[in-house]
Amino acid sequence: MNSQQQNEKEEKDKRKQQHDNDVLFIKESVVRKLLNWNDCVDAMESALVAMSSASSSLSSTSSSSSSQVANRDEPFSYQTPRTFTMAGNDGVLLTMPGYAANYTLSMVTGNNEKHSTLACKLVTSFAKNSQLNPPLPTILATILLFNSSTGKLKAIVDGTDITAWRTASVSLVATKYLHRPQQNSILAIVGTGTQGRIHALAMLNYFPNAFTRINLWNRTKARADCLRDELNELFPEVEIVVVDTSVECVIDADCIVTATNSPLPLFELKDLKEDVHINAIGAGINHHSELPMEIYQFADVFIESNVGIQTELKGIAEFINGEIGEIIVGRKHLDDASGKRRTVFQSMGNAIEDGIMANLIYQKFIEL
Ligand SMILES: NC(=O)C1=CN([C@@H]2O[C@H](COP(=O)(O)OP(=O)(O)OC[C@H]3O[C@@H](n4cnc5c(N)ncnc54)[C@H](O)[C@@H]3O)[C@@H](O)[C@H]2O)C=CC1
Ligand SMILES: O=C([O-])C1=[NH+]CCC1
Repeated sequence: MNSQQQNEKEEKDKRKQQHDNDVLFIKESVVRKLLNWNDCVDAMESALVAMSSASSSLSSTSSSSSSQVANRDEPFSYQTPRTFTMAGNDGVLLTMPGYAANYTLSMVTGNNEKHSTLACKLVTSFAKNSQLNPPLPTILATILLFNSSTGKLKAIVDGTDITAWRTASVSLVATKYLHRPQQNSILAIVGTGTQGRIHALAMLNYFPNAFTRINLWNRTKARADCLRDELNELFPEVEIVVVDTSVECVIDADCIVTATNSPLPLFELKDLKEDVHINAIGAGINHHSELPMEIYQFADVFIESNVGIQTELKGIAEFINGEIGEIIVGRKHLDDASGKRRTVFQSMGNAIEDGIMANLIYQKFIEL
């Protein structure tokens, strides 16, 4: 290392020391600049692995001693089911605490340095926010990031864009492992709110040669028209079609994203291609209200984590084949012999994803 490099390193270490003493606030506009699909997908793949390690299920389902946890050097995580605090008739506050250890952010850091993260996301859902003038996002979030050795708060990170990007990134990982879109595929986006929009952008950016057409459906058609115009600008080579019904949207689709608050199923099993893949994102009356039970019954169904499913995915628990992380690490495989060629990724959203995303943003921010 020459003297200039030595000086730069000392400067950087000094800045890091300063950051350790302060509580940073990383605002929305800064978070937005630091997000990109490859880094987010890499981070979410690490999150899914950390949620599915054998140690994680041990530490999240029993009162295993902390020495048991401290001796491990593979990725693992600990999270409790999230809490829901109702705020009148229209709103709810969710608290999502989680700890992830020994995971890597190799895409971002370029090395295999191991990270540990202690964080808590606070997220509200107020369904009528979109009717305000000007409108606000329905889902608003803040992530508290702590020093995982001392418990001292080190950053408050705006979590609204993180929630959108991490949910879409987890769907990208799920789609990659459960389906792997082929060329000339058709994508259906059912519900073009925040999640539908970000999923469309995610899929087109991350699988650049797969989709030649996208069908868009939204209850209020004008919102689907807006997304069509945006996508036409960004991806002129892809045909973007706004359709009148949710059934029309999915009928010829190879890959589907459902992202609505619908309390009732939006289509039936008979409306689908045999080898379709569905990313089910929305949480109407519950996380599985957008799809009818028969789809869960006749598909391979994977989730992010078993934590919290006893309450949040109660109605479909018997149809769940496993966690995506189990497929990533090779502990589970898609069962070709089952005769089921449909796959469903039932998304729920997990604290570990938010904590790892907040750390990703923090690491990038302090390197600026
Ligand atoms: N799985 C996860 O990790 C996450 C899930 N969500 C859930 O995803 C859903 C969408 O969230 P955002 O896009 O942020 O909200 P948003 O308010 O931007 O969009 C809501 C969408 O639902 C549609 N919609 C509402 N009621 C409907 C009904 N009865 N029938 C058909 N469509 C209806 C609206 O037209 C709109 O397209 C929500 O249920 C939310 O709770 C949100 C964040 C993370
Ligand atoms: O994981 C998450 O942040 C959420 N899931 C449903 C509403 C917000």
